[in-house]
Amino acid sequence: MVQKTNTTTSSAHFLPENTLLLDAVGEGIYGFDLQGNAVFINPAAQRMTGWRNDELLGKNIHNCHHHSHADGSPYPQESCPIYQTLKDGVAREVAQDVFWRKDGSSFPVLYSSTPVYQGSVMVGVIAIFRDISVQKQTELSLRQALNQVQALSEQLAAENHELQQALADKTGNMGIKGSSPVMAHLLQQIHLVANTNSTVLICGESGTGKELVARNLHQLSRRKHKLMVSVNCAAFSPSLLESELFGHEKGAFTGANTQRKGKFEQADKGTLFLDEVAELSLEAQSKLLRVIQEQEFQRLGGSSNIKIDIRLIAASHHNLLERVEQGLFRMDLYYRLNVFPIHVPPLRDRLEDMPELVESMLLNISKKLAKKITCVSQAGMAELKAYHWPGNVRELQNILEREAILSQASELDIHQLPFKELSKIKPSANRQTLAQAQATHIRHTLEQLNWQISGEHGAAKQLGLPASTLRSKMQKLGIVRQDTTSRQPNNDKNP
Ligand SMILES: Nc1ncnc2c1ncn2[C@@H]1O[C@H](COP(=O)(O)OP(=O)(O)OP(=O)(O)O)[C@@H](O)[C@H]1O
Repeated sequence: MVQKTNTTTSSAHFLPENTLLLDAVGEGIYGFDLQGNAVFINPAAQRMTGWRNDELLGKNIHNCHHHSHADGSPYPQESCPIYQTLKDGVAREVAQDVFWRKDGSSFPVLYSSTPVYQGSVMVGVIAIFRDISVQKQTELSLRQALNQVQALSEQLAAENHELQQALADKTGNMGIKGSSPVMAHLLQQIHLVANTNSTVLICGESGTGKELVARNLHQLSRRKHKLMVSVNCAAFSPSLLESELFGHEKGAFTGANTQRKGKFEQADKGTLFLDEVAELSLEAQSKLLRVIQEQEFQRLGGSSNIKIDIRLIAASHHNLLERVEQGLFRMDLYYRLNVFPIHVPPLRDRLEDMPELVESMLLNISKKLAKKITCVSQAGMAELKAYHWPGNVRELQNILEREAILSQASELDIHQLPFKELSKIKPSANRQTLAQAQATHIRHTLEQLNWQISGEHGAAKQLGLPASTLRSKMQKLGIVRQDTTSRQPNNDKNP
């Protein structure tokens, strides 16, 4: 905005005769003539910069108060907004800049440069500036506080989960029940490996207690005072999972409004539990492998390496070796995870644990429902022992709770076992589907890599298989390249 004034003084002919007002204001004021020499400096400006009037008046002062940017890089006069106003008569306001004091220190300023006119003739420029150190400091503290609040809220959320689990422990929910030989062996393995840093791979059908085993491993380890952070790999799409595991920097992708720590960072010094690890995409598997090997990673959109110290526990209800053979899981990752394998047996293989499990569960269920249910009838127990338990211990819990809700007596009868029919389905019923899935996946990978099998960019490497295994798999699954007749045979292409 252009300001016009008709007044002059002896030193600065465009300033008002009475400069008392300018002397009294809290903002610093510089007046410049058309040559860019300082013709007026008020006391506030002298206080802020430490330069005295007699040192600056009549001189070009850019090199005194405006010689460098905040980062120390040179600030040529031609790009200075005040001097640009002198040239083009356009008023400017600048919010991100610094002025330099005589003692070599600097302070953040908010300033404006305004041309001054006498009639229609421009006669100089007035620069008005304010030291905004306090504002900047407040802004910085606020931003730091916000970051802290965010980090704390993430930590609290994770700790809340841990506390809930610990509470469940106290009420007996989380203790491993069962004294059958297979369970005794399982407990022995847990005690053997818990206090090491070795990676543990827990396999077993759904609902057998894999997460419970993982919690016990953590609780019995030296890391028990730190977090055990769980990630269900099946619950996220591949791209979301990466951000979940590795975190992201602000602006890494649309919607990433703040920096966020991933599960790896949250689990630092503690335990990271990767549940349903077989569900990781091949890409995520490669990244995970790299983190396990290097014990460091980068947040999405970040460039600095973050070092971590975690104990890794992975779990899957799939036979991971079978997944490797199907080309769905990287063999090298499998060996990295399978340092100490623990197999959690299905409930039907340890039916002798049934009374102990039932007793402990009824205790919890009674508390939860505020009922007094002490045991299961003899006939009920016989029913429970005769059932196939496709859903394992989780299913037992659910059935007991449902029966307890329906029961009025202290002794529980078992009236209906759901999924009884399902239990007769042989686990091999889906084999054909798996083979198809395997074939589709291998074909897709080959097509993506132009049917190159071996070498750095070959499908075998991507699938985590030796090239010879991939070739025999392709033969077994009848995977052939459709357009081979029109091409020259290539040893490294489809045989
Ligand atoms: N031996 C056991 N003693 C007492 N409770 C058990 C036992 N095994 C499992 N449970 C209980 O059964 C439920 C299911 O266990 P958990 O979630 O650990 O199974 P999971 O194998 O991880 O299941 P999924 O593969 O579906 O994730 C939990 O409430 C757990 O506390």
